[in-house]
Parts: sequence; structure tokens; C-alpha cells
Amino acid sequence: MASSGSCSNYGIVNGTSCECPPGFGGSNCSQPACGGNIFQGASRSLAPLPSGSPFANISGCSCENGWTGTACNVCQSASACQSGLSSSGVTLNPTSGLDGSNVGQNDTLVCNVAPKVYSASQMSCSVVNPTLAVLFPGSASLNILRNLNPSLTPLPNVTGFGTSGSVYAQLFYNGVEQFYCTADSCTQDLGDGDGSSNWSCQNLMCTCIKNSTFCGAIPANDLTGIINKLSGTLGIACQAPSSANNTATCAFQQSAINGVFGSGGLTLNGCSFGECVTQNTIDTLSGNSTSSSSSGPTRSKELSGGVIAGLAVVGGLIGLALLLLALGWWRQRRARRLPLSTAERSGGVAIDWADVSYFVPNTESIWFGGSLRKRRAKSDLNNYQVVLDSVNGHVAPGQIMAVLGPSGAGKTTLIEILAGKRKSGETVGNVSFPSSSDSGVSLSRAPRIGFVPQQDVLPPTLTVHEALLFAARLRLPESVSDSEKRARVDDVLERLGIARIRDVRIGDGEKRGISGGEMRRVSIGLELVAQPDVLILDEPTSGLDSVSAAKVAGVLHALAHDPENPTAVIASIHQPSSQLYQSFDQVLLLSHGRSLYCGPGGFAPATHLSARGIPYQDGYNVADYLLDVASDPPVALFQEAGRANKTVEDLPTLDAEKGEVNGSGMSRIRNTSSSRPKRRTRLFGQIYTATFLTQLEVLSGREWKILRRDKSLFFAHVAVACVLGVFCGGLYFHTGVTIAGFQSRVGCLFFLGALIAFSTLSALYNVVEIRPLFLRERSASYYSPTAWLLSRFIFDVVPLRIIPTIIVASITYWMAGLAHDAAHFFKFLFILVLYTLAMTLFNFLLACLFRNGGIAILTSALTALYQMTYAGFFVHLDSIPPVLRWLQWLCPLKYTLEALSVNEVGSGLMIQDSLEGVPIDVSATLIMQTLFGFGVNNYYRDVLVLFAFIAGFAVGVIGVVWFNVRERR
Ligand SMILES: Nc1ncnc2c1ncn2[C@@H]1O[C@H](COP(=O)(O)OP(=O)(O)OP(=O)(O)O)[C@@H](O)[C@H]1O
Repeated sequence: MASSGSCSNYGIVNGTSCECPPGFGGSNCSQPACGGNIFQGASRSLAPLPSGSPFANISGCSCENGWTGTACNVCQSASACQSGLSSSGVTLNPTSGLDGSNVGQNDTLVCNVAPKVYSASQMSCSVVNPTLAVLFPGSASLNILRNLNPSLTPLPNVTGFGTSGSVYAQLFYNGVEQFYCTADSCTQDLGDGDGSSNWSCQNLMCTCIKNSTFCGAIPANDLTGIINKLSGTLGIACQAPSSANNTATCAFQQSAINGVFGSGGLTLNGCSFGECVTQNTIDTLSGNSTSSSSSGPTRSKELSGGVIAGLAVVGGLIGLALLLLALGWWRQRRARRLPLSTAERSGGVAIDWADVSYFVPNTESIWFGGSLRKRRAKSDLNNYQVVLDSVNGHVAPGQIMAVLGPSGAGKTTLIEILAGKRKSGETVGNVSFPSSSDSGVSLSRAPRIGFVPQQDVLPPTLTVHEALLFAARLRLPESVSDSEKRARVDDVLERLGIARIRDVRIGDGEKRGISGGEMRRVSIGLELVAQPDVLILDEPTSGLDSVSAAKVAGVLHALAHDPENPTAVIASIHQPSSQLYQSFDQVLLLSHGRSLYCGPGGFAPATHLSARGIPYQDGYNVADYLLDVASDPPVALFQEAGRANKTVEDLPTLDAEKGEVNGSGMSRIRNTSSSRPKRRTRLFGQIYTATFLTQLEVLSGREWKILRRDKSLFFAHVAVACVLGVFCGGLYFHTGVTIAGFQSRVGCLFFLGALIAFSTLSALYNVVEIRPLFLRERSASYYSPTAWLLSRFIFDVVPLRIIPTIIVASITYWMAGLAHDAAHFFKFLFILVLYTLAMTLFNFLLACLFRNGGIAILTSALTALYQMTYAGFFVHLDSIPPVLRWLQWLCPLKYTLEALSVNEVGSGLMIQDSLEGVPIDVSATLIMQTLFGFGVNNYYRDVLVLFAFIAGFAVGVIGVVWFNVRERR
């Protein structure tokens, strides 16, 4: 009894014998038929075994008239089929048509010589492949039986074989069978009905005939391993036959075969087709769609699972974006409908601070110690420098206070602590903002605290009016209409005396705009338009002439004394003129971090201090007198100022206390929390006045304005891209298909990748440049970091990164003569755009991680170098020692270059060259795998990995911007 697997050529075990596929016989189906025709079945004579050879050879066999193909299975005419059938002694039953009921239909047997299959079709092709010919120079041919519906073939087990939708193929070399294959679940696709036919089958398996020429007879060329491992999907794609000789070109396609012979697979030439079938079957099946028979499984051009999944993800993301947009729009509308009354009122908030102290680590301990917290735990107080020592104060709404003191007295430090700025040192004490009931304004929301820093950080490309309107739109409630916001901006411009420079660009060091004093006033204006409840200013008059300074002081005075919205105002002043000094209601005098005086302004401080033995000469500027005292205070006065609770009223009752930080000071650090008014915070930060959509709109408006105005930036990027494109295209102009040309092609792709890796460095510099403005606006709660990042993405990444990449890549692509079809071109662009995005985000990340731009740039340049090393171009990745090899998986350029190369060779690129006169014609895929180790099927994997890099870097950038890019003074 024949056992399973004992029948060669996938013959079917039947008791003790084997049922063989057409054209084979012998006890185990291993012997090919010799001559005759397909209808003769098992009675055909078999090819002889040459003496001493275990392999039958069909070279000497010849086919009957009307039959062709290596095993004479392919009919050429209807008469051949008819005579073949009649010689077999079988007659067709005229009533047994397709469904057994079509009596009277045309059962004439005809020979279908088209690639399309109706029942079971035989095909025979020569295999003329240059790569194969190098190894095996003899003649090779391939026989294929394609069964679509073998029950419709005249003699199902003779002219057909096996199940529906199966194929059987055998390769002969110099007349001897080398290997055979089978596959099932086949579908037939007839394309556009142009006469071509594409078969796609599953579960391919092949068997190499041991010791045949291909399979071990020549050890150096032994293909056994490759052939026996062939599996998966098999494609048999045939073009329409030529009208001259009725033969067609086909391709035998499978991933491993495609890897060796090119993406088109193994080309089969001069394929002849023959299928004896009844006219009735043809007529019936032709009535169907061009695609299939009723019984054979067919498939039109369906989308692959990966593409469907990708489209689903893209669709999901678009849906999510639309949903978020709708939500943002709804929130914006709701915020705009809020009643104006609650939004409009401001002021009515006092500011109280008690026992405010501030400590910073000494310079040595910064270098040689751990964090302040760690040292604090060790109670090592000698490491601290005391910047502020138990300072108290109170400013009611409707009052304006001057914080006076010589340079280094601690004015800025105190002002920043009161304004709630993040400080790098340790702050203790209490700061509160009680709502004052007697001011007539009651607040149901958190107080708005305006802060004008000492340094002016302003957007240089905007005009004064635009900068103020930007602030008004983001900082005034949504319920205030845009026209009111504009009116408010105009009012502030008038009040600050900068209306005449309304439309002048602010400018910066590079491009001169408004003066330093005008910048100061614009900075104040940014806070005034936001209608703060408490306004805190650090040196608002520095850089102003005395008239302008008085004007600013007048504006602040008017703001404080507004009867409807009385506001508490505190300003540190360096050297006030007499007139300026008199505009303040309250004075706080600081000396070396201690408060020498805190109380009413005017002459009260002079009276107070002269009562303590420091004479005041009448007519002398009180401010100058106070600064003189604070610069070099008498020891007794300084010690007295070191006591706690030093309001004017309390001072006389205090005991003398040593004015240095000691053990008790330490206990204050531990036990007293700095109780600022709780800022309303959420998981992702503060609540902003404007809704997210408004933030995005206003930020995008500014970015667009900057881009439009600073056209040079965009055009510089485009011009550089054009030049680089022409340079790179010229360098690799019309690369050939020789081995050297192939190296140039991959070199060109590598060059583009490296170019992107380095050119995205400009994104890093860009972030470093705008960082101070972002920090100031963020600390003033203009907008959320996410809105900022999104607007930067739209107006920086797209015009300055992606468009130049597309330009340089397109010019290079066509000049270098890379794959000449649209599909490969767009796949090439897609990869480069993904890589640009990944690298831009990576450089954003570095710029946000490192405060020092130099370190960020160095890191980025070193990373680009690492990527170039691990891209696979300079060094074969498999030859890197394992301890270093794993680094390739972290290299985005490796995936980029692999995807670009696979895309290029996937266009069916064949290398044609000659080595020492020996012609070489091999698939570029083979060379690519050998030289660079790139996987031929890795394009979509690489796309996914690049997406993963983009997502990872994007999450990193968002996280770092949220948690690390914050103002810290
Ligand atoms: N984080 C810090 N690290 C080290 N020293 C600090 C720190 N913050 C403040 N100081 C020191 O505290 C002192 C007070 O600084 P501050 O800037 O508050 O002075 P100021 O009165 O505003 O001076 P000016 O009028 O010149 O601006 C200075 O000697 C300063 O060097």
C-alpha cells in the first residue's frame, strides 16, 4: 500500500497505487509521460531512464500533432481535443452539462488557448532568467496545471487533477524534472478583461528532487534549502497572449522568489496555454462577470488587511480630531455667552504678605552638594544665603506701593515672590490676596495678578497694537467682544502715551524697532489690557525719561485709584525722582533683604527714620534720603528690622533679635508653608482665560502673521531646498543600472536622509530662540503649551520643514532617475516626510530638554552621526559586534534608508553589468540584501516604526514642554 508522501508530484494515494497528475506515471508518479496526449492518462508511455541515471529524461520525447508543452499536455486545437477524447474511448454525455440539465446545449469540445481558465488548464513556459542562467546555463521549462473547476473538464481525473482552485507545477531542466510545487485556495482575477489572468493561491509547497541538478548534484549550486522552504502565497500572473504566436509572458511570484529575481518574480517566457473544454462550459461561464467562474473562489482588487487597518487608524484620528474640534467650538461658544458683568469687573483685591523669607544655596554648595532639600535635612544652614528676611506688608485696593532699596536689596526677589513666580531657592512665609469687601467689588473667581518683569520679552515681528491685541484676546474673558478688546487696547495705548507708535514693529537687537523705554511701556500695556485685580511691576520706569516715567506712574496711580475698580499696585523703583516718589501711597524700604520701613509714603518714612536718629534735611528728595539710609543702615536700625512682624505700628514693641539666620530660621522653613492664593490648577495645568480653540486661533494668527512678514525665512528654506535638490540631483544624475549605479542610488537615498537629519537642526535653533517669549507668556497664563505646540506644528513644521523636504526630494528623484512611476515616487516622498517629522520632533525635544542651546545642538549633531553610522550604508549591520549591533533598532535613519531602498528595488530594478567580460543580470533586490542586509518586505514595517518614533517624540515633546519648560527665576 502506498503511504502518504510516497507519491511523487503530489500524486494521490489510492490503495496500493498512486493517482498521478496529468503527464506523470510510474508506480509513484515520479516518471514523466513521453509524447502522446493528455487524454491517454495512465496508459501513456513514460520517459526512459538513461542508463546509470535515476532520473527519467523527456528530451527525446515528441508530442502528437496538436499537442505541445514539455509533457505534451497543452492542446493547440479543437480537433486535437476531440480526437484525443475519442481515442481514449470515452464519450461525453450530452445531457451532463454544467448542472446536468442543459439538454441540447453545445457540448462540442474545443481548445481554449487563452490564459483564462474555465475548468482545468495546462500551461507550459520556458524559463529564461539571467540570474538563473549564471548558475544553470541549460534550458529550463515549467509546466503548470491550473484547476479552477476540474469537474467541468472532459475527464476530471485525466485532463484535470485535484480539487477546485489548486495548481500543480513542475520544473524541468535539460529534460529532467528538478522540483515540483502545489498550492490551493486559488482565485482567478481577469483584471480589466484585456486577456490577462492573475492567479493567487495560498499554502504553496515545493519539493526538490534529491540529487537532481538543482537539488544537490552540484553542491555549490544546491537550491534544496530554498526550494523546500517556499511557502505562503503564490502568484501566477499572465499577460494577454501576443496575437503573432499566441504565447504570453507570465511571472511566477512568491516573496522569496521575488527577493531573488526581483519584485516581478520569476519571468516565464513563451507560455502556451491549452484547455480542452466544452463550448457549453465556455458559453455559460462567459456569461458571468469577467472575474470568475461560479464555483472557483475569486477576488477582485481587495485592500490588504494592513492597508485597511492603516486607513482605520487614519479615519479614527481624523474622527477624534473632528470630535475635539466640535468640543472646542462648543466650549468657545459657551464661554462667549457668559454674562458680561462677572467678567468685566476687576480690582477690589488686597495683597498681604507676612514673614516672607527667601534663601538660596551658596555657590560652593551648588557645586559640591546635593539639592537644597537634601542639605536642609542635614540642618546645614551655613550653606544658605539669605536674600529676604521676614518681610511683611499690606497693600489695599486703591493703593499704590513703591518698593525702594539699593541695588541687590531684594526688590526683584520680593516682587517675584508676591507675583507667584517659580523661584529656584526656598521661599517661606505667607502671601494672600483677600477680597476687600469695603471696595465695593466682590470676586467670585480667583484674583488676576498682573506681573511686569524687569526684562522686556516681546514678539519682535508684531506691531505694538498687534502685541497688545494678542494679549487682550487671550487674557480677557471670552464674553468680552472683539471690538471691546480693540477699544481697550486703544485706550491703553493712549494712556501709556504710545499711540503714535501703534503700528510700528517692536523689533529686536537684529532689526531695530521701538526704543527701550517704549518697550517698557508695551510690557506694562500687556498687563493693563488684561484688567488685573492686583498689578505687580518690577522697575516699570527703568529706561524712561522723567516725563515718560511720570506718565507711567500717573497711569498706575489712576489704575489704583479707579473708583469703580480699585486696584492694589506694587512697583519696585530703583531711583525715583521726587515727583515720581510722591505718586506712591505706600513705601516699603528694603536693605540687604530686610524691611527698614513699611508704611505710608510721602514724608512719613523720613519722619519715622529721623525719629530713630537718622537726620533728614528739609528739601532733600525723600527717595534719595531713603536710598542713602538703606545703602548703609545704622546697625541698630538693621537689627531692629530683623525682628518679625515689622509693620510700623508693631516695631516699637518688638524685642531685639539677632538678625541672622539661625536655628529658629530653620524651623520656620520647615514649619511655615508659603500660602499663596491657590492657583486653580488641573491635571494638565492652569485654567486659561481663553478656551483652547481661541488660544489656537489667536496663536495661529500670530504665527501666520510672522510667517507672512518674515517671508525671507520661508523663501530661504525653499531656495536652499532647491539648491540642495539640484546639487544632489547633479551628484547622482541619471544613475545607471550597473553595480556602481546601484551603489549610487542607495548613496543618493542615504544622502537625502542625512541631509534631513542635519537640516532639521534649524528647528532646534528656532525653539531655543523663541523659548524666552514662550516662558513669559506661559507664566502669565496666556495659553496652554499644547495650543502653542499645535500652532508651531502648523506654522513651523509644515512650511519650514515638510515643504522644503518635498522640494529637495522631488528635484533629486527625477534628476537622479529613480524608479519612474508615480506610486514609487509617492511612497518615497511619504517616507522622507515621516523621517522629517520624526527628526523635527526629536530636535524640538532636545531644545526643550536642554536650557543650553549649545548642548542641544551638540547632542543633535552627535545623534545625526550615530544615525549615519547605523543606517546600514557605511557598515553592514550584521558585521557590527553584537554588543553594539542592537543600537541599530533605535536608529530612525536605518528604517528610512531601508524603506527607501526597498521601494526603489521594488520597482523591478534589475542590475545589468559585466564582471571581467561575464555579463551579469541580477535583481537589485539580491544585491540590496547582500550589500546592506535590508529586508525586501520591510517597507510597511519601516513605515510603522517611523510612526512609532514620531508618536514617541511627540509624546516626549508634550511631556517635556508641560513639565520642564517653565519659568524658574
Ligand atoms: N537664585 C539666586 N541665587 C543666588 N543669588 C540670588 C538669587 N536670587 C537673588 N539672589 C541675590 O539676592 C540679591 C537680591 O537680588 P534682587 O535681584 O532681588 O535685587 P534687587 O534689589 O532687585 O536689585 P536691582 O535693583 O539691581 O535689580 C542679589 O545679591 C542677588 O544676587
